[in-house]
Amino acid sequence: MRSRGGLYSDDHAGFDRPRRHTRPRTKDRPDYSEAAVARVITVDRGRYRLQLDGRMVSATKARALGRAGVIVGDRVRVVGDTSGEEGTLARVVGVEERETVLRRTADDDDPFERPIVANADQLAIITALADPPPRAGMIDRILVAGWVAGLDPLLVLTKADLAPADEILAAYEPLDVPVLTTQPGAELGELRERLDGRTTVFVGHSGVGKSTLVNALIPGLDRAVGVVNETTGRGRHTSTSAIALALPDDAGWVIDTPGVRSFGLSHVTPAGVVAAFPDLAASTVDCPRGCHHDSAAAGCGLDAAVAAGRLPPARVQSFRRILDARMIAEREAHRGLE
Ligand SMILES: Nc1nc2c(ncn2[C@@H]2O[C@H](COP(=O)(O)OP(=O)(O)OP(=O)(O)O)[C@@H](O)[C@H]2O)c(=O)[nH]1
Ligand SMILES: [Zn+2]
Repeated sequence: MRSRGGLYSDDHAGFDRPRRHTRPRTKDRPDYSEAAVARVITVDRGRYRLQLDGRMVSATKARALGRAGVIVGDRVRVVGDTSGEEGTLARVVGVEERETVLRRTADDDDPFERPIVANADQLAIITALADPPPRAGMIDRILVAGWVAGLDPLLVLTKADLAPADEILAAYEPLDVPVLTTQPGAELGELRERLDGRTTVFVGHSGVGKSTLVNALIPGLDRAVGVVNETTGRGRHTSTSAIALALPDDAGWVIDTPGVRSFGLSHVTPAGVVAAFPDLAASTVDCPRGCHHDSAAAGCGLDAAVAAGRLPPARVQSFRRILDARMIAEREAHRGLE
C-alpha cells in the first residue's frame, strides 16, 4: 500500500520517480500564489478600494470567490490591472487567512454574525463622557467582542471638558483596560503611542467624536470629505462600511467604523468570555459543574480565590459585570426564539 509520505513512505520507491504533486494544477483552478497581496481599505457594494505598494487600486471580486466575504482589513490576492490609474479595475481572486476577525450581531437574537474588520490587533472603544452620556453596558459588550476576537482593548473617553472620568476609570482599571481621556485641543501623544505600529479598529456610538479624533490624528484628512463615496458622491452618513486609514509616518493603521447603536453578542458564549481572562479562568477549574461564575453562583471558585486573597475583589467584580453583559445577551436570545 502506498502512503502519502511520513513514517511509512517508501523512500526507495520514490527515489527514481518524480514526486507526485499533491494538488495538480488544472485549467479550472488557476494558481494565484504569485498574485500581488493588497490590503482592503473600503468595501462598497461589490467594489473594493485596495492599497497595494502605496497606491490605491479599485477592484471587483472574481466570480470564482463565490459568496466568500471580503471585508475591510483583509489581505487579498489581486490580479488584472493593478496600476491604480483612473478607470482601471483589478480583480480580487483570493483572501489570505485572517489573523483576527472582529464580529458583532445586530441584536442579541440575531443569528447572523457580521464580521466588521479583519486583521486588527487593537480595539479602541470611543465613548463620550457626556453628550451622548456613557453607557457602561455598551462598553462592556464591545469589550467582550474584542477580547473574544483576540484584540487588545483601549478605552478612549472623549469630551472630558464636559464631565469627569473618575467613575469609568474605577470600573475599568481592575480589568487592566488602558483608559485615555481627550478634549478639544488635548495632546494626543499618549494615544499616538498606543496606536504606533498597530492596526486599531475604532468603535463607538454615533456622535461621540470619533471623526473629530481621527481628523486630529491624521492632519490633512478631512474625515467628512475623505469618505465621500467616489461613485455615488454620497457622504459618510450613508456609508455602512468601515475604512482603513494610514497614520502619518507609517505609525500604524486606524480602521474607523460607522457609529453603532447596539452591539449584539449572540456569537459569543459565556465560556468564551471566561477564557478571555486567563488568571480568572485558572480559579474556575474547581467550580461546580455548570457554574456560570456570576455573582449568584453558589460555590464558585472565584469567590474562594477572593476569600483566599488570590484575586483582587475589584477585578472579580468587574469581570462579573462583563459576564452579565453576555448572560443578558443570552437571555434575550432565548426570548427571541420563543
Ligand atoms: N465638548 C466637546 N465636543 C466634542 C469633542 N469631540 C467632539 N466633539 C463634538 O461632538 C460632535 C460629534 O463629533 P463627531 O466627531 O462628528 O462624532 P462621530 O463620533 O464621528 O459621530 P458620527 O459621525 O455620527 O459617527 C461634534 O459637534 C464635535 O464638535 C470633545 O472632546 N469635547
Ligand atoms: Zn464558578
